[in-house]
Amino acid sequence: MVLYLISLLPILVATILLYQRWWRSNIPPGPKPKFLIGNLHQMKPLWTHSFSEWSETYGPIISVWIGSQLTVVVSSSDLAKQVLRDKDNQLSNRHRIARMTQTGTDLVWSDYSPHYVKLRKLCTLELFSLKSIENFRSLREMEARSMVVSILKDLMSNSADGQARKPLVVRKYLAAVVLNTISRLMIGKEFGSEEGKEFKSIVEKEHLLSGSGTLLDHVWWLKWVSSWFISDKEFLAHKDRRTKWFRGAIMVEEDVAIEDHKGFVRKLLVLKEQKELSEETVGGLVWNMLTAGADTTAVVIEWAMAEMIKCPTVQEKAQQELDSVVGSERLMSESDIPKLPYLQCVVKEALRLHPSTPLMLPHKASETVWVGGYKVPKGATVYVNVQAIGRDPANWRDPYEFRPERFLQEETDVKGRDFRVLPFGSGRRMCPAAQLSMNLMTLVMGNLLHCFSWSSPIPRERIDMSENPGLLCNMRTPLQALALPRAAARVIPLPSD
Ligand code: HEM
Repeated sequence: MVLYLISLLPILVATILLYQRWWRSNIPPGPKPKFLIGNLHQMKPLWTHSFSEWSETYGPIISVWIGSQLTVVVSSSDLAKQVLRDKDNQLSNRHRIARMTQTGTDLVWSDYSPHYVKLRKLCTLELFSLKSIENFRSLREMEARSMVVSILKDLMSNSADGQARKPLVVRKYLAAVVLNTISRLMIGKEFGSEEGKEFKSIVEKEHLLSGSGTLLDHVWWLKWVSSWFISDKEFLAHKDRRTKWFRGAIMVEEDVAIEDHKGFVRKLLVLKEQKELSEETVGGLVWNMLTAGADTTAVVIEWAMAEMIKCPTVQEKAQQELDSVVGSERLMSESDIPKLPYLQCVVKEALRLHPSTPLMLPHKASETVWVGGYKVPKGATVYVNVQAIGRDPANWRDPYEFRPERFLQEETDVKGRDFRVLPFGSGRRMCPAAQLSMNLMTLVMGNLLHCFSWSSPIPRERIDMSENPGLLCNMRTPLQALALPRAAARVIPLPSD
């Protein structure tokens, strides 16, 4: 028997080798991988930069081996169309990168499945429909006003006459306005300061837990090493902490939550039985919205503000438009947006040049498909390099210039229909909150520009425009700016305290 099995061994090995050969044949070209580590040793901290450089050599569809994982990256609008529209049936699963996302019972990290479709429908109907967006309009306007008040307060405490003396860290106000808006949307209230602090600390820890294992998580034969650094016990403790925060900040006691909270969570709790949603799923959805929504939106506004400080003519043009449409007797509201075409172009231009997630989120092939004449085998990870597409000279003249005017000349959709600019992705996994975040970004940016003139405390050309590595494309150095109140800011009575 043993001899029989041993004699079968070469056949087995040969079959595996042939299968591997077949699996790797016709895959897109790319840099030569090394045994076991793939191309990891050649990757720059900013993966998008490595991908763009390799695309120049090998073409707009490349294979990169991240450890043992085949990753296909596309960097042209034609190929993005194939991935996100023509073949999205087979390319809509998620490659789950971090240990925190492994169960995939939430919306962001779930594979495309009946469970996913149920969650997506629920979110679209209850949270992101035009009717829901309109229902929550006054809430966003209240938060934008609070942001202006908070900037004025800080200016007052910086100097006796409320004029710009000390630079402000712009990110602080953006993070607050966006998180407060989304938490009100989700749980019907802003987080208390302790809840907010705990939330931020949990998110930071989560980045650490998922980020510190990045390399190790990609190399299967090294995965066990990552448990030296981050034990399963530590992961479980973190999960418990998240659940505890979730229960304390959001669920309180279920009955109280159902009675008092007017946000999405209340609806989820009401629908929990009917839709067969586990507590893990409800928690996952809330977590998805808070984490997928807050930073992504704030990041784009911070880049836009940096670009406008570097390019004061754009800032002045937007301010002139705001003054002539809104005047200086009231703050800008969302109903002004259709009459502010230039401001809308500023938002689009920021999304083109600085999409918050330059590689979107990783997709995964549920079957073997052909893209651009190459094979994308089942199980391969697929990234669409939307940053490279938004900066592609084949699509855009002077792509690195921040020039909102380019969008005045032709009506361009940035919500998934025009494949030259895909900040929210496209197709079935596209960001469900694209319209909501467009409204929020335009409102916040409009109020910042209407109420203040922004300048740099250092020479403009020295503003650090480099990017932080990671899934989310933050400014590496948080933007610091001087804010000078404009006439519109007088609408708000200056705080006495
Ligand atoms: C400027 C703001 C935003 C940008 C640029 C953005 C961009 C994206 C992108 C590129 C994806 C992945 C698409 C794909 O993998 O094909 C995504 C997914 C997602 N976004 Fe956004 N997003 C923004 C704001 C928001 C907000 C405000 C929320 C929620 C309140 C949100 C919730 C989500 C969710 C739940 C997903 C997962 C969808 C799925 O997997 O089906 N996003 N977003």
